[in-house]
Amino acid sequence: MSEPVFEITKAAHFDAAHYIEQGPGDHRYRRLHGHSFRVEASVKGVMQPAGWVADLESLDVALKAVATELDHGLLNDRPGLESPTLERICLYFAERLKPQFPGLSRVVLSRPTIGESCALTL
Ligand SMILES: Nc1nc2c(c(=O)[nH]1)N=C([C@H](O)[C@H](O)COP(=O)(O)OP(=O)(O)OP(=O)(O)O)CN2
Ligand SMILES: [Zn+2]
Repeated sequence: MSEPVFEITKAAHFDAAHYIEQGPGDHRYRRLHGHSFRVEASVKGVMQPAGWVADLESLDVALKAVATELDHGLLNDRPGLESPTLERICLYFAERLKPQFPGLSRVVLSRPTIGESCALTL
């Protein structure tokens, strides 16, 4: 039997404002507005000698550090988020987590209050 592969996941939350320059000039997307976001990051790998894929606390610290960068801010001001869709926010987190977690396998951005979600598979 090949070595079992696990996938661990940690979630964090943040609130932020944004606008998206899509649709007709008076479209509501273009108006400054805010959302509550939930972000999940998953790391896939085999069990290390410690008995885990990676320490979930280290994933928690790294994930919260990125979420805190965005919390209570204007997403459009962040590099790479000039058009801050869920898809682009997934890429934003993945770019910042991948160096520390080469086994990063999935990032999910959701807006729970309005039932929206986007998953990036790596
Ligand atoms: N594929 C995507 N489509 C849209 C995104 C996105 O990130 N990816 N984002 C938006 C806007 O952010 C929009 O504000 C999302 O909210 P919306 O669907 O408009 O829902 P409301 O906040 O208006 O709440 P309602 O329940 O619809 O009133 C749009 N599309
Ligand atoms: Zn929006």
